[in-house]
Amino acid sequence: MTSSLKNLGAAGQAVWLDFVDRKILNEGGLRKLVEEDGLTGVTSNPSIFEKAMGHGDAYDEGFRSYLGKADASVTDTYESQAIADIKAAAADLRPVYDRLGGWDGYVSLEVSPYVANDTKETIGEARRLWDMVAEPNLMVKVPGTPAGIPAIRQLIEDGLNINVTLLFSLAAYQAVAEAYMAGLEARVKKGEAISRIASVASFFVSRIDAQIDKTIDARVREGDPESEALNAIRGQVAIANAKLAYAWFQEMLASDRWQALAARGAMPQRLLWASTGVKDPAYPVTLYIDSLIGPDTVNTMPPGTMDAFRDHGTALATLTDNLDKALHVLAETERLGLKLGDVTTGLVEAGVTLFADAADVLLGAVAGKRAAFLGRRQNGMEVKLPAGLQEAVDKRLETARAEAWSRRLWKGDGSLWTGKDEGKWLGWLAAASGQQVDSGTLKMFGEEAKGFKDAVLLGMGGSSLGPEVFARILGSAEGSPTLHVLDTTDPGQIETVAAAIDPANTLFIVSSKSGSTMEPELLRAYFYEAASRDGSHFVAVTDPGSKLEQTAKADGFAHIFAGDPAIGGRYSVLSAFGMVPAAAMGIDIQDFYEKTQPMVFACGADSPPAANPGVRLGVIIGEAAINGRDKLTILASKGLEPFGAWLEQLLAESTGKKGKGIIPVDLEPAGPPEVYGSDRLFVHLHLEGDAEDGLDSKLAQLKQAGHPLIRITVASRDLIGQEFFRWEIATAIASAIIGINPFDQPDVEDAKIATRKLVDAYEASSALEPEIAIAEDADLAIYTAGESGFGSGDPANLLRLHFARLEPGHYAGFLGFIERDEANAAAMAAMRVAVRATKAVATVAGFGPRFLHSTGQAYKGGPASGLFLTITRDPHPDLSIPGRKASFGTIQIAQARGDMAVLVARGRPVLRVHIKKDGGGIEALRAAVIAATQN
Ligand SMILES: O=P(O)(O)OC[C@H]1O[C@](O)(CO)[C@@H](O)[C@@H]1O
Repeated sequence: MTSSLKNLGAAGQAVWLDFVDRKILNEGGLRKLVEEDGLTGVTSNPSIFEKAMGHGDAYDEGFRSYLGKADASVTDTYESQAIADIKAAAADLRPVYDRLGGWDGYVSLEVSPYVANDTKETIGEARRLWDMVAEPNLMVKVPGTPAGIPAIRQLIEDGLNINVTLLFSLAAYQAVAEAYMAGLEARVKKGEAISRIASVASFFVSRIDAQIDKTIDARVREGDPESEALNAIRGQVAIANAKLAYAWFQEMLASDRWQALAARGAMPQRLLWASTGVKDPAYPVTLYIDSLIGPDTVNTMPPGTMDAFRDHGTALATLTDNLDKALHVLAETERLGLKLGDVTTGLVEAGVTLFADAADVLLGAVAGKRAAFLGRRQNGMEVKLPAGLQEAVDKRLETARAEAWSRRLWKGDGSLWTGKDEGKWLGWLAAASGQQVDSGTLKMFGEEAKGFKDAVLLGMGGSSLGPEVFARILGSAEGSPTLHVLDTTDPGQIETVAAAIDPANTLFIVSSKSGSTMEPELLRAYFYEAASRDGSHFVAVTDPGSKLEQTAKADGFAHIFAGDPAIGGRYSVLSAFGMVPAAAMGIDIQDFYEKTQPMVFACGADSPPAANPGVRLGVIIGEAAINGRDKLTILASKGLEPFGAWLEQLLAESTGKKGKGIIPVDLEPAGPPEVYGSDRLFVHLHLEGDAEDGLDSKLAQLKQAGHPLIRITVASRDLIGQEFFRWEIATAIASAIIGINPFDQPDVEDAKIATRKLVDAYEASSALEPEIAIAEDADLAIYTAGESGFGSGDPANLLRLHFARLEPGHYAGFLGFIERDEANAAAMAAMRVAVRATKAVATVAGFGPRFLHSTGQAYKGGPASGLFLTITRDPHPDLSIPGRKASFGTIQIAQARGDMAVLVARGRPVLRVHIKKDGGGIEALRAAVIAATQN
């Protein structure tokens, strides 16, 4: 007996399958349908691929072998398998295509639903898929949205086969038919063939009834006086709508315009009935097949509908029957106020959203598979959050998905933040794949650098913290110079580096984006003299047109490497600002970028928020911050410890403004759960192979006590680039949640102005403005700016009163304008532990002036919960600066005073403790602070 499905073919209707997956292809199911049921086509869409790839393990082997060769984006990973399926289906249908001379035998692949409202992108996507599949019996599926129509016209002109999807209304269908004809006519005009261009217009059926029936049922339930009339058209509107579309199709075929094209061999754009599975179980399964049978049409059926029709369908030509009835149904629809026009418009929008939702689920699942198959090539992240925070994070992730945050971030959509100029500051996205530098040039530079024993980088903040991570986490290659980083005005620290190098055998890298930052400028002047004014030992990294560029040219620097003005300093590590010093250290830049790419891909525009390691992290830290957990506490294993200083700047300077933001807590020794308040979010950075050092058991206790904990694992040091990028994305996303612009630093400038005033006064008068200590003993003198509110007293008492102001949720900051060396760092850590132990607040520490260009922004502009102790001392020995009266030591003191003045002006409690030259030094201060916190 002939299959009922085959009988449809005899009635002029092509049977297509609205489904594809690897199983049906591998097991010959599709070939069987072709042979036994006369199947002549296949359609796919994002939901179909989601069902195929998003669940189970049928594609695992494909993913594994694809990713085994090289890393790839989430989309490329998905497409590697989808294209393989489409090609396989095209091969199964090729005999049909050949037999029917191109009339049928097509497989449809849909363009990304994300571009459905963008004509240009739709055209680009369609061409890309067409080229990738490279089979003559491919149909590219393009949504018939208002933006899709011009794309369809263009693509037909280009000679692609197009399946226009998501058509619900006669008007939209007519516009599509018009676009098809116009596309063919454009080809004719150019003398190009039109006889092998195929197109179908996919008219959606069941979704219309589902929508209209819902309204009918609601009105009937409410006792609408027209209930009878409403019920009479229930389940009939979609078919009536389709029948009228077909009637118009027939008229169109008879038109002179079409006949002229037909005479040149054009194939009609067949109407394809899609969405033919019934949604209301009360209807016969084959309702939308039985009623829509007629010549020059296609019905694409889900497998269940196809089985049912094979089983008991009757292939009777019904499409042109009862046209009067169809007109009546539509007239009634209008009379009863069911607003078919609004329904169909809404269905197009909902259709795009539904496919985008399906694509999100699909790409999310592929991203998960991709990460699993990359294994240790991509840094890991585990998260344990308390229930309330977890709920907030999940909710936000869903919003971020629905609002397309991943894609909007990469597109530079400023409305993700404050709608200002944020979109202009995203050069770091491209820089992460090496697009800002020329790795060949850097390789040559790395070779040149081998001629030096040491390299000294002179920079601040974004220009120094990244290079320091390279120096301390990766270290120099054999034969390449050792990199020293100087981001200070501290004479002791400068002297330490100066003593460790021989200027004649040293490469100096002067690095400043703006090219006008004071510290690198002073350091350049100092070392230029020390290097006997030999510019050939110097290179500059700076943005084009800066003052530093001019100086570098005038002084004959060996190289000037340009930055990208679309990248802010703290996001610049994967651009020239990180890569030039890295190259000098002998790091293979090409290889470094390759090792960074897995994270760049994982954080891509096509990686939905929940599966996107950067966006997800950003959502967690952003949600934590707005829910009171704004002290992001970094606990790193030894090998990753130097990363924290870079991360501090990124987080604090990006988010800490307008009274909001995240306060990063770095290098605070880990403690037992009870010393931490409920304002913490812990981030554990773990380098595989690092000694455990008791950290793991402390972390386990924190987890046990219900503290939120994010654990990031890095398999090897050379994967550190991934963390730069992950955190840049995370910071940008957290900023969107906090509601600030992550790319400005409005409060940094004030401290600079205050410092400049003091220094200028010094240059004029050879003295800093005098100040009077409010308390003093043999070791320490205490100063304030403005009114301290304490009166005077002895230092011990003032320190006690100062710290007594700390309350839960506050943080205490130790701002040391002293040499950044081990002894001072240890003393600061001890003071932090003492304050934390007794006050249960978070503690931060920074060395000045370095922190001024980093966390200083958040201390001034961020949450008003900081209390500070500024630490200064008489510099001895001091260092003079060529061409200036003020020495480095004087400038450093001026910076401390300027910073304190601004902090005080912002209402932050600050005391400045000056360590006296002949007293007990930092140890005396340490003892005084510990004592002050005890009582
Ligand atoms: O690279 P530059 O322009 O010298 O800036 C250094 C640092 O100073 C700051 O502008 C703050 O003063 C940071 O944002 C920046 O990273």
